[in-house]
Amino acid sequence: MVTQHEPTDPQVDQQVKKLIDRILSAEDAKASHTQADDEYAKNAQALDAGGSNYTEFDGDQFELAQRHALRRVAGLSTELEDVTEVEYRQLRLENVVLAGLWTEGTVTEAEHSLRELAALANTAGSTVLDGIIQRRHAPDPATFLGRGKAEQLADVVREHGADTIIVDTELAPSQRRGLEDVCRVKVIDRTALILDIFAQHAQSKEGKAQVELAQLEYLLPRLRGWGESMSRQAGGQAAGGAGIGSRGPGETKIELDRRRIRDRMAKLRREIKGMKNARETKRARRRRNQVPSVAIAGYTNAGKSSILNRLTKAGVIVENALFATLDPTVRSAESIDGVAYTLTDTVGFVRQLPTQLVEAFRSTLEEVDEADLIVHVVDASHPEPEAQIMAVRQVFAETQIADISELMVFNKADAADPLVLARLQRKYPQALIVSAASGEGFAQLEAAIAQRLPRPSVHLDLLVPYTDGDVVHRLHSDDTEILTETYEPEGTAMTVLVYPQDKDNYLSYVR
Ligand SMILES: Nc1nc2c(ncn2[C@@H]2O[C@H](COP(=O)(O)OP(=O)(O)OP(=O)(O)O)[C@@H](O)[C@H]2O)c(=O)[nH]1
Ligand SMILES: [Mg+2]
Repeated sequence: MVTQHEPTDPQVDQQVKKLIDRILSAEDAKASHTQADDEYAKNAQALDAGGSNYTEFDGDQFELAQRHALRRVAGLSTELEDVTEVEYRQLRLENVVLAGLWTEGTVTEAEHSLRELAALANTAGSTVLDGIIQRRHAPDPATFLGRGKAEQLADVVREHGADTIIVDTELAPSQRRGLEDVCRVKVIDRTALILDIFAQHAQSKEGKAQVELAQLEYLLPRLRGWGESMSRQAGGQAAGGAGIGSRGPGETKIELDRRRIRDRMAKLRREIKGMKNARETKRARRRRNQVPSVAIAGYTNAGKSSILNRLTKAGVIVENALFATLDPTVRSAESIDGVAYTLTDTVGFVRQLPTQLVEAFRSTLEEVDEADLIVHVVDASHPEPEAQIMAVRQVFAETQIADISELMVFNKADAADPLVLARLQRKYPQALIVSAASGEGFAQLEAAIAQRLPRPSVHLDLLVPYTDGDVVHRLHSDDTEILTETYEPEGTAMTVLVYPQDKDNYLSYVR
């Protein structure tokens, strides 16, 4: 009883073929506007130029034969010499072929998903050689792609001499093994890829610890799998020997590694908790000082850091890469009417964020959580800005962030299609259109921020004796608005607006 998932409809097949052609066609990609697309096209072009030209030279044959062998994931062996190193980081993704399933939605959505995967792969430092999408109702439980398509994928991998397949989803350990068995190269899933990017980019101690924890969490249930592929490889030479005897020590080894990993995870958790407290204290200090805060949030690569830089002239890293920013950065800024506030740059959002990373992400969300205003940056030059808005809003909805006032900003107006801009403007009439590149729309953006910053709202009528000059001095700070100030025989008479939290400091001077 064989269940046939793959639709046999030749039209669908044709459509998929066309889609793949389109993804790989240089012409098409040249016309597209994102740089990631260009990158992808470049790789595809390189592929067209000679990806499958093998020479008669014998040496190549040997190399080819080697390539056909299943490569072990460097650093993923169960023999972790030192788990503190998280060798998983050293995963070298070089020449990769992408594979995705088109299970729902339109063909364009499936295509964009694969393009995003290509951009992620580029960010991780690999060269994308090819991409394959299969139309299928559900992933194959054994090999992710259907058996037939998996074999086709193996051919593609062989033709290009790719060393890695990246799959556009999170694979079950058994699926990864199944696909590796068919294709004979290492298979990475989207989760591992994103974890790798985070590991490469994390800067702060807390960020690094969180990513390491996430990697170990990902690794732990997969340890057995790696152990098995290793013994399977050893089986080539020691075929007969891989019996009862060789099994015991292997199992013990895995158990041992598991325990070491668990210990390491516990240690990391303790450390992170400590660092969290430190961050908490810092934030509490900011809160006490009553500086209004604005958080810049949005999909990865939307231009959040560029906007922060333009607003504050801070030199925050801007890169055409996904997840250039991994640690929330706080800068001080001043509104056009002189109210001091803090501006926080945050980690970009991405669809299907690996669950292991949600905790790491939470530190960013905490910063957003406490903000008085969220500037939600959207890349208007992206092919699907609405989908990105939805992905971000979904995260907002799942947290308390939903209640915070949100200022939607469409960035990259210089590069966006005017028709798309018009459509977005119609759908989001309150939103602003800006360009961090040209500065267009920034006057309006600064005005909108100033207008939405919380203001001191408690009206006080004070008489401060001349002996308490420091109080007058304090009232002249950024946190207070002074309406009138006159000098009377008993002291300075002031009518002021203060933040509610500051009121108690001045109650003894109220007349
Ligand atoms: N054409 C154009 N490009 C822009 C604009 N703003 C940003 N970019 C580019 O978009 C890319 C991403 O910018 P970043 O500011 O790093 O984006 P981000 O949202 O901070 O990205 P992550 O931190 O990676 O999530 C960079 O290549 C920028 O140069 C803009 O207004 N117009
Ligand atoms: Mg950034």
